[in-house]
Amino acid sequence: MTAVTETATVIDGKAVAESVVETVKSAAAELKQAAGVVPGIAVVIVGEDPASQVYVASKGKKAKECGFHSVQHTLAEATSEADLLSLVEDLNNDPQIHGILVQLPLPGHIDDGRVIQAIDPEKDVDGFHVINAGKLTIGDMDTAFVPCTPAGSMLLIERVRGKDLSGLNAVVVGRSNIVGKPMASLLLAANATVTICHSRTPDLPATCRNADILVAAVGRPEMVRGDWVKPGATVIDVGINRIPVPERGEGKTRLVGDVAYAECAEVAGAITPVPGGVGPMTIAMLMANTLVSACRHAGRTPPAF
Ligand SMILES: NC(=O)C1=CN([C@@H]2O[C@H](COP(=O)(O)OP(=O)(O)OC[C@H]3O[C@@H](n4cnc5c(N)ncnc54)[C@H](OP(=O)(O)O)[C@@H]3O)[C@@H](O)[C@H]2O)C=CC1
Ligand SMILES: Nc1nc(=O)c2c([nH]1)NC[C@@H]1CN(c3ccc(C(=O)N[C@@H](CCC(=O)O)C(=O)O)cc3)C=[N+]21
Repeated sequence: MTAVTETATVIDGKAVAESVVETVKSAAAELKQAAGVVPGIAVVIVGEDPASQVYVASKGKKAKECGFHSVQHTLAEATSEADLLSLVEDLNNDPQIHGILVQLPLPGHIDDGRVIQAIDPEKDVDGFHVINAGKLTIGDMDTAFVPCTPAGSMLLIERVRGKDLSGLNAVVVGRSNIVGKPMASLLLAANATVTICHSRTPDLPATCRNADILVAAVGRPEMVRGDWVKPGATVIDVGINRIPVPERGEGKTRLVGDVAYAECAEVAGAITPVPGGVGPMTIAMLMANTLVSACRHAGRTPPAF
């Protein structure tokens, strides 16, 4: 008898992200032609964290590809909170800017929360402002900005499971305001039965084994093991962890998710890889949110994603 190893469908986040970007590009061109409006995005980065610089650069590149007006503000690590708040205020008042993103984490002497709440909610394309978090929670998606990573993860889930998740158990590991909580709200809005896990959850493996849809957003390399996964489950790996690979040489690193990919792919029905899964979707949804913002400011109906 031969052992049969089932292997999950690999969800190609890069390809789905490209199709989102194509929609953004053509809608941006149309908006410019019909209303003379060019979507504008401002990305603010404080300090010199190399990983943050890579993300910020790829956001700028993608924005240009979409035909957006794109500006980057790079501030010194020692910038005061007051100076950052005053830049945010300027961007709030700049009619050419429809989306503002302040790259997180900020240096320790700056209060992340205060800066995020200073962004005009109508330009908060990250969806982190309490107004947008509140709108998502009460289900007012038409005027909210939904955080990019959960929004992108939902589009990937939709490709596998469709828009209506009635009858399915979804488990989200992680309860952050930027990923875990909004992810749970979106799954709930799509009629899944949702469980949110965190560092105090007593039996994480057993809870995960109930999941038809399992979302890992923990920040712990390869924490979710193969025997935590229900056969046939859809596994969405949000984690981005750079781990050292000493055998490849000093200082060499590799990107891994929060899911032990090879093991889980043998059990899951569908799984996102890292890289090439949720990461590219995050950037694509940032473009989508910026376009939506520009459409709203111009009084026009944005496309659906
Ligand atoms: N692909 C993308 O575009 C993005 C990827 N990320 C990545 O996603 C991951 C999560 O990010 P983020 O939400 O910001 O992280 P946070 O550190 O803010 O939150 C992590 C969550 O995981 C929980 N947690 C930590 N350890 C355990 C454990 N041992 N068992 C169960 N739960 C645990 C924490 O629980 P508690 O609340 O109890 O402390 C917390 O709720 C990171 O790897 C990050 O790099 C983030 C944003 C975008
Ligand atoms: N205000 C704010 N908004 C954010 O959305 C935000 C943030 N701050 N701080 C940091 C996290 C992280 N994040 C990622 C975006 C893209 C990839 C991405 O494109 N990843 C590629 C690989 C990139 C690589 O090779 O390093 C992939 O997974 O295929 C990853 C992570 C956005 N974040």
